[in-house]
Amino acid sequence: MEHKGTVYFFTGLSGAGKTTLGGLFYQRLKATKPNVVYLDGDAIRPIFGEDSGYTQDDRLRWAGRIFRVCKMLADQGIDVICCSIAMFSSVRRWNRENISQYKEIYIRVKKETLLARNQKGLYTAGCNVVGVDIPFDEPQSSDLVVQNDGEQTPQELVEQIEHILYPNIVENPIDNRDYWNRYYQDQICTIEPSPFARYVATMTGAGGRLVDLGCGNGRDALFFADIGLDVVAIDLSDAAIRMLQKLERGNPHFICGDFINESVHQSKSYDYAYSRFTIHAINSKQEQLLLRSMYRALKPGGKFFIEVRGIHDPLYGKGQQQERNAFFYNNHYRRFIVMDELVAALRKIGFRVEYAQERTGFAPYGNDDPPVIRIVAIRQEG
Ligand SMILES: Nc1ncnc2c1ncn2[C@@H]1O[C@H](COP(=O)(O)OS(=O)(=O)O)[C@@H](OP(=O)(O)O)[C@H]1O
Ligand SMILES: Nc1ncnc2c1ncn2[C@@H]1O[C@H](COP(=O)(O)OP(=O)(O)O)[C@@H](O)[C@H]1O
Repeated sequence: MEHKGTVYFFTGLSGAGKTTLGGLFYQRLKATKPNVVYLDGDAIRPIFGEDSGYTQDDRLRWAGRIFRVCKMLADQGIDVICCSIAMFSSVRRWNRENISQYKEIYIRVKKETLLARNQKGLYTAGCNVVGVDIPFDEPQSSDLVVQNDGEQTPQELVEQIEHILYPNIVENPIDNRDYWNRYYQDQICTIEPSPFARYVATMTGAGGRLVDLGCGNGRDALFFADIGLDVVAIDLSDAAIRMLQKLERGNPHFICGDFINESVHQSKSYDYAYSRFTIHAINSKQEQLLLRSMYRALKPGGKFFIEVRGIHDPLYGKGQQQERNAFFYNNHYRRFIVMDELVAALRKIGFRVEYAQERTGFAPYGNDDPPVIRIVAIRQEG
């Protein structure tokens, strides 16, 4: 089925903060995907001509028009942020019934706040003002209600909105064990190492201890062992690890377990950590835990090598959305990474980022050559 976009409707009275919060939400979403459109009542009305006024009937007619545009865009896979008063229950009902992915965010404010803001003078000198001489149906079943009297900054509120819209981000760690067990049960050792492993080998030399985070069929772990590194290779798939253990090689040391689990790694025990295509298989909370755990497990000066799918990957947006930038597609979870955000997260934890690039040519596979992210980060002293 064709992927449909989501319509995010920021509703609230004039001065509630629709433009402020909706605009910031848009900027953050736009930084992660190209196909996002922002429609603000203020800005879009003049574009459609001056025939829509502000009486109750005018507003109803106008809302019917603008939400049909939203639906049309969403049906073409485009996410739409629409900031408009449109405080009619009939409009909200139409939206729910006709827009398949619809999120309604009600920006609520106290009357005193509106009067204090009153930046357009509507509440003192206006006529046909919703909430003054035009009654409104206050939303009763929005996906979320944001109280915006200025106690919290727009940035804080937008981060809360993102977390509420995408609850899996914190609550449910991703467990792909079944998927990978099925994936690995028939096909194990591809002999060839990945291009990323060969690239990493130019920076390790022989000697030193490397942890392979999510070793899968073991192709890269075996390669690293063959070039003289002492390798610990961890994967959640017992099917894969059982097969690899049958090779009866002392090196790599294959472990079936969750590489996020801090207790699997001893403090300051690795010279290198290697994560190829595994950070996009975990959610953002798990990513945080992993980065912290690698900071702890690497020796000062140790290198963290990461290759991961980014938001410019053509698979982005396919399937059912789970959380920000994450989708279930073909029974498989992928969270596409924003390179600048991962770089910032590494820096915050105490890594120096020596190299970060997102481009094609890093991980060609058959006829596919998606842009992917490569990062080399150095664990700083401390
Ligand atoms: N009575 C009156 N007179 C003149 N201008 C007015 C009036 N009411 C609203 N506005 C302006 O219109 C903006 C709201 O337009 P919307 O399309 O979002 O409103 S509605 O859905 O039709 O109710 C609104 O923008 P916001 O303040 O951002 O809500 C105002 O700029
Ligand atoms: N959380 C906030 N903190 C401080 N000021 C805010 C906040 N949210 C909105 N404002 C201010 O309130 C005013 C109205 O916000 P705006 O986004 O234009 O509302 P709307 O689009 O709903 O009419 C603006 O001057 C804006 O800067």
